[in-house]
Amino acid sequence: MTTKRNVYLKMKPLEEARQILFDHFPGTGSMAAEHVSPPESVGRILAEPVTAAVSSPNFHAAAMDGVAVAAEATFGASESRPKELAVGTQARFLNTGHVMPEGTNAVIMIENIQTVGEDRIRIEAPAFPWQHVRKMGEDIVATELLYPRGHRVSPYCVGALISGGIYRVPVRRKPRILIIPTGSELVDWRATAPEDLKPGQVLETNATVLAKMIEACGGEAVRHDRVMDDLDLIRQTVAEAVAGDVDMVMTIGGSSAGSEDYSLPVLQSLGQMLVHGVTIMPGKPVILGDIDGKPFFGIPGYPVSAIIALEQFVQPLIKRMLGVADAPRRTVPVVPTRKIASRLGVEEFLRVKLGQVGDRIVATPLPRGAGMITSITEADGIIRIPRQAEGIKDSDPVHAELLRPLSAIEHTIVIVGSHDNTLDVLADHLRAGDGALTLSSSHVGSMGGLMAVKRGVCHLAGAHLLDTETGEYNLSYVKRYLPDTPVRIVNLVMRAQGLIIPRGNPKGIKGIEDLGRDDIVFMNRQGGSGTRILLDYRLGQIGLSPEQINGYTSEEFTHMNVAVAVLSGTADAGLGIFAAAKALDLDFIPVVTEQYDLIIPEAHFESPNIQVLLETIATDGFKRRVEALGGYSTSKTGTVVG
Ligand SMILES: Nc1nc2c(c(=O)[nH]1)N[C@H]1C(S)=C(S)[C@@H](COP(=O)(O)OP(=O)(O)OC[C@H]3O[C@@H](n4cnc5c(N)ncnc54)[C@H](O)[C@@H]3O)O[C@H]1N2
Ligand code: MOO
Repeated sequence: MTTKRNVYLKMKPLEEARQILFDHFPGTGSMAAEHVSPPESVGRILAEPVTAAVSSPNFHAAAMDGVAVAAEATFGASESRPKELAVGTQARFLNTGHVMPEGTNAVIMIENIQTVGEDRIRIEAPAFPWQHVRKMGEDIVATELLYPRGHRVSPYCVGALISGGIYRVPVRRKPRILIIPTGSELVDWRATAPEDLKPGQVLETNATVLAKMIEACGGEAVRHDRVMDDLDLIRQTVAEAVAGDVDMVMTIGGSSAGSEDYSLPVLQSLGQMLVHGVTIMPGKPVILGDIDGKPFFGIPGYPVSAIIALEQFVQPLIKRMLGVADAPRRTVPVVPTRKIASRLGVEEFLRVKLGQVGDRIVATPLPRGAGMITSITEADGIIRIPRQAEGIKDSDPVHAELLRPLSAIEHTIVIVGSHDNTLDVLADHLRAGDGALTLSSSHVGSMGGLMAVKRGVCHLAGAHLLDTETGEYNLSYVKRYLPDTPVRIVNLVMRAQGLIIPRGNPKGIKGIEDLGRDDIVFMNRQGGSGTRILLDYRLGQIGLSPEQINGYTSEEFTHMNVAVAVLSGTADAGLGIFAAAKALDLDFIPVVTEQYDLIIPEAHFESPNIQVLLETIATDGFKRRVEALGGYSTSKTGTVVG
């Protein structure tokens, strides 16, 4: 086994790396034609122009129910001088879609005729030639071009193809791509129950995600079983794959510099390396190569890195082989909710949540870890921070590529501030409601929420800021920090805050006083969070100083993350809400009941989306689900408290 580590010798900027790939494999529209039935052709790309074999309609057809006439025979008819026509010779009854009888060229609708006895009709207006007639070839004329080469067949197109007599549709063969997930830690979800997952094992996800993305852009994906981290095994698998009937081969994982990263040595022993390392993040260690004339990709293992590498290199190459344009995503100008630093020399694909607040679209950055699939599943857009920049300022005008349609973003309510589990219940109710609204919540603590209101980058904030002098919540903070922003304060819930501790309370913690014990490690919340203020208040009351608490300086940003720290053993206790303890089956020692409110700027209060939100929290259904979480009271929910 080799332990030699790879280094990225010459990292390439994205555009250069793409150009190297496309120049090396120029096969634009290179996939041969195959013939499939019209329904099977949906989503496929036409390999040749398609011309109609027959006309549609292929006869003159009545477009209405009524009588067919020769228009000339009706001229002169009027209300004052109606005309009578003989049924069978001058007027023939027929229905919509029937063949127009010989010698007729117009249809008079049934409601516009009167019958006179058995065999005559009366009309009070003339018909003009070809009135209510669908002429032969009106829709499609035999020999006319239905669709040019390179056209993607839509479900609608099937109608035109069949009507035009095209029963065998020439489409480009789909490029076949073999996906080989590598990594001894990977396990197949189909063979592993979630509860049997052992530490160190990772559920294989990338091959399935990438296969679906390949299918979505017109390729065919074949998913290989995962291959262990073994150079010879991976080399043999790739060599066999390349010799088989696939058009491209990709490995996932093992693309970077680890001692068991074998994608590069495999490529070097079997073919030619074109690029190793691209100055993008995520996706940096991507490998592009050629084995026996077939494209080879070493896709990085982190889920978001894998997705970005696929979108930037594999999908565009597939589209080229199919002869379709790689249309860029639509972009919109956005205002970042905060400044974001990034590394000079690397183009970052920053995933963001978007929401229309007033006349601007605001962009809230999501976590940046390439290992977090939720950082892209939660995203509405991507801001590409250029290589030459060290980040973006909150005032910088930037553009975001849209991952969701703008209409969905207009139906998004942006809430910033303290985290509370009832926001998940609210999000679910809002989405299921008639307005199908999305609740986009960013957890930056209560003070962060007030600041977001002040800067006009959210529709509302969630806060539970205790005034340690009056015992009141939020009111005094709003007065002090939002003197120029009129707001309304609406209660969302009353909730229990307390110590989240391991199940069974192994260290026998009784209350806040015990946080000063030497054998107890605490997990704190970030400064500015309501929970932190509450903790500091209680510590002051009992005369315990922060220095006496192990872990006072370790911070998490949500109640759930504090609970995770306790569950994982990182901490023995953390202050948080009951719902977070219950969700992870931990124990809980109540400390205080506090008020969690929504701070809503007047400017948004009357907006339809906020009104729907307020109606939603007032429903019994919402309140019942919140109470069921435990640790909550909805006695004041929906009440305007300030
Ligand atoms: N010393 C350095 N270490 C790393 C560098 C570097 O420059 N120097 N680059 C980092 C970057 S950036 C990335 S991205 C990752 C990707 O590296 P690999 O392609 O070698 O990926 P692995 O180490 O095999 O896996 C990373 C991670 O992803 C999980 N994984 C892998 N395959 C799958 C799959 N099919 N489904 C789900 N999850 C998968 C794997 O278990 C690991 O947790 O390297 C950094 N390191
Ligand atoms: O490509 Mo890595 O994704 O920069 O984390």
